[in-house]
Amino acid sequence: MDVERFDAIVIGSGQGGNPLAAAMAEHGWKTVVVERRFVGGTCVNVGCTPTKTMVASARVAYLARRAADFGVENRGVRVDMAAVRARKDAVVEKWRAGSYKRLTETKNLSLMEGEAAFVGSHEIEVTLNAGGTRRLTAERIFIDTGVRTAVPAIEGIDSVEYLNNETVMELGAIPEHLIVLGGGYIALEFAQMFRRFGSAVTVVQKGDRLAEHEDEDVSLEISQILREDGVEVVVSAETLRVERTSAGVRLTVKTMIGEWPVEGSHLLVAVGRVPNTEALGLERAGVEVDERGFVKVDEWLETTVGGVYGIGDVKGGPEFTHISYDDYRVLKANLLEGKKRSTKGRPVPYTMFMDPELGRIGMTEAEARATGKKIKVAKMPMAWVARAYESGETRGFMKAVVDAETDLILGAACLGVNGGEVATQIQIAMMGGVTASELRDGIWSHPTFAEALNNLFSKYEDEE
Ligand SMILES: Cc1cc2nc3c(=O)[nH]c(=O)nc-3n(C[C@H](O)[C@H](O)[C@H](O)COP(=O)(O)OP(=O)(O)OC[C@H]3O[C@@H](n4cnc5c(N)ncnc54)[C@H](O)[C@@H]3O)c2cc1C
Ligand SMILES: NC(=O)c1ccc[n+]([C@@H]2O[C@H](COP(=O)([O-])OP(=O)(O)OC[C@H]3O[C@@H](n4cnc5c(N)ncnc54)[C@H](O)[C@@H]3O)[C@@H](O)[C@H]2O)c1
Repeated sequence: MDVERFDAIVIGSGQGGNPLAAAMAEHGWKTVVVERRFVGGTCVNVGCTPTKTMVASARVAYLARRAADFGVENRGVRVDMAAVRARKDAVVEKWRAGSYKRLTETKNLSLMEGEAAFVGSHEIEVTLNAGGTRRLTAERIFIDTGVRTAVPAIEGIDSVEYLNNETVMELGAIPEHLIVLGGGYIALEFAQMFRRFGSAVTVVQKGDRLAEHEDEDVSLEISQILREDGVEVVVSAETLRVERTSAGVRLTVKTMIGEWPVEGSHLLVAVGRVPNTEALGLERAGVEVDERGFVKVDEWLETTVGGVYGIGDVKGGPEFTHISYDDYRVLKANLLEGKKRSTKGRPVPYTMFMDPELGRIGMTEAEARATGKKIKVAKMPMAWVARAYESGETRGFMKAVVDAETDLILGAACLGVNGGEVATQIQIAMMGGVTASELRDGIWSHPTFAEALNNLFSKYEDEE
């Protein structure tokens, strides 16, 4: 079979791979992106873009139901799931078309639609979606194949038609009672969204609290908010069995009080993600994976094979679009600009888009305490934020951890309306070495949510 030669091959049209491919092509390298499904990858097609579009619909339903709180008359709210989906599809299509245009219209760049597998360290075979195969070789190959829903080994799980992050967004009607297995980002964003669309929702979380990587006070506030919204939250729940019933699905869960059934019409599985590495034939290339199948890379993103790199979620670690995008910047700097940029020590901000959202940067209080540093903790309820009060949205709190010796901010959690934006402002202060006292004394326009930073840093938890 003829082997076609490229300067660079990108496998998977993910969040880092697409801009990297374009940059390499613009640099004059003959580059190909191989994608087996949708260009734009998870984020654009079945992740960030569609979920945040649907979260926006859910928030409108929530506010519409609260119309009277604002002195506005509203004679009933009905969610039209078909219209919600159509809106979501239109937004996704717009982003996907943008990715497609860039991949197909950039000079030196081509898109090959099919599934790639290694046949040697620098050679791959593509099984084309349209039929047939092609062999490609390049000095540099980038693996950007992402992750997918992990299915837990629970008795009977395959006997029901469980939903995942993709299929739950394609439902034709609002589920009567959605059971959500898991207590992380995907579980919580969808749980609240479907509750607002009108479903009864039960979250069944194995860990002893929701969002278990956060500080305990953050987890408890999240549970409180979801419960207020009418979501049933069950924690420390081991699911022993899943069965099909005439009404849908039954889980047998074991908690402190014993074994009991949780019944619903639909089941969403959101218990973490597994890497898309099986189809890649990595063993034929000599690319090593860890015990969970994630591609092993060094701090410059190179795998165990020289010239073969891992980008984004497939290499494990924080699974966020902005991290995959930063992987692109690291590779661009090192391969095209003669620099030596590492992934070590980079900040990992993130926002969980339940409502109100949780914006996070840097260390949690627990992580900061574990360093042994002398720290101060600033915490303030959203009810003290003038703008939040005026907007009638006072749920949540802001919290920051400060180095008691240097006054530098080590981390923050902003669980409140616009929490992601306020956490980003704190991140910018951290990047610039701006101290907590400088934020306290800064002049911020009134009444913005960010103005709360004056008050947040005015008083610490252990101060009189
Ligand atoms: C429901 C949901 C909501 C999310 N929300 C957010 C959010 O709000 N903010 C955020 O930062 N992150 C969010 N994420 C995470 C974010 O989507 C991912 O971190 C991001 O998409 C990772 O990009 P990536 O570069 O790893 O590749 P991906 O975007 O995962 O793309 C990988 C691509 O590789 C293709 N592929 C796989 N194997 C092969 C093969 N053998 N041959 C050819 N092609 C292949 C796949 O079809 C896919 O298109 C969310 C994820 C989910 C599931
Ligand atoms: N807003 C965002 O940035 C965003 C949104 C969605 C997803 N993501 C990314 O996608 C990743 C995956 O999200 P996720 O929610 O699937 O995973 P996750 O790792 O965030 O959470 C998984 C949860 O499932 C629980 N769990 C594990 N096994 C279980 C079982 N058998 N029964 C019940 N619960 C169980 C865990 O205790 C944990 O709370 C996230 O880590 C994040 O990086 C980001």
